[in-house]
Amino acid sequence: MASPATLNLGSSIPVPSVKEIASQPLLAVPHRYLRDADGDYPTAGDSSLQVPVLDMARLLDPQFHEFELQKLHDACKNWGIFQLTGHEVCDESVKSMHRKTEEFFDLSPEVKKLYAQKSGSLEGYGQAFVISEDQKLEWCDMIFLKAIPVHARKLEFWPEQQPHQFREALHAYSHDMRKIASSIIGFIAMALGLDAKTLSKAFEGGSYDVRMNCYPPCPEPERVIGISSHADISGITLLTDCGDIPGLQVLKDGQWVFIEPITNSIVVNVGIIMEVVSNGIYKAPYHRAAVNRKKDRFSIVTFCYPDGKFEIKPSEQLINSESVALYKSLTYDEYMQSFYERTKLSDDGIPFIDTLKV
Ligand SMILES: O=C(O)CCC(=O)C(=O)O
Ligand SMILES: [Fe+2]
Repeated sequence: MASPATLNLGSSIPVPSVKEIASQPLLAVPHRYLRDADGDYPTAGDSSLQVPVLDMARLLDPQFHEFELQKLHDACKNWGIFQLTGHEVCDESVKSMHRKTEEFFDLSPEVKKLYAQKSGSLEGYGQAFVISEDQKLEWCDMIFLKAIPVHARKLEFWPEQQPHQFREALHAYSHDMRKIASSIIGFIAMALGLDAKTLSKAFEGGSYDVRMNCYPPCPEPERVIGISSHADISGITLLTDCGDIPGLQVLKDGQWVFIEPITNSIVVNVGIIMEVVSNGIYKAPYHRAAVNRKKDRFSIVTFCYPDGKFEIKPSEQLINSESVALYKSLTYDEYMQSFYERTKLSDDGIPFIDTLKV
């Protein structure tokens, strides 16, 4: 069977760069971006709700550990997303990756196209999952790169001379994200009553895919969407905002809530793999990105996966006579294949998580 690194994970039809569209004087937003008809456009969020904030330093401190772990459990159960402060990731490595991301999207269209997605691969510069010429488009340019394991890298898609030292920055950044992911996964395991070491190890040896997003300003932000509502298929996802412009929204009890960027924090969200492992106790939340009228917003999203031997199934420790397994057991490859097979088809309206139910 193909290793996770060599699986063909879908492809995307090339579409115009949103940054190029937005750089011209725009009288109206092109039709393919307007969301008025399908309702997937950013209505005002509920400002009274606030995404939980967790402090890594307190999770590590014996004095506060129990309290913070309970907070983590509640956050994963009730929200599926939280902001993480007090982590030990080097501020300089994150800032450097933020600079390189902005510099990349600021390059000329000709240079960026050197790294454009190719047929049969999702990696590279472009947009994800455009499968038909009349599909609605997202107000977002992105570059998607597999960063860890190192042997899975397709360097042809990695910007080389410009931005200067982009590759070094992404190498350091992805390793920092791996460190945080395996540590936070250990705490998530503890909060669920599972073996922290086993899960941490699975993520230490796992895959890390990085997606850098650029959301250019839009003259009619309320009629477009940066990224449509979705749940991530990862184990967990780590997002850093390159500035202080809000854009990420999460669906909480039927309301879209903005996540206000906190300097030096990392947004952590539960992915579908951990929803399955937790047997549905934790939820992979629906989220999306709104865009704004004034400024480019940039985000860096790291999708964290366990190693290829990890079985994607409800943890046996959570199954007993009162709590039956809600999801099937799949190998890592079967799980990835079943997701990417679905992206090639037109949307049947069935959430991916529902296809995994027993
Ligand atoms: O940029 C954001 O705020 C959201 C990005 C996201 O959800 C994704 O890339 O999966
Ligand atoms: Fe996402």
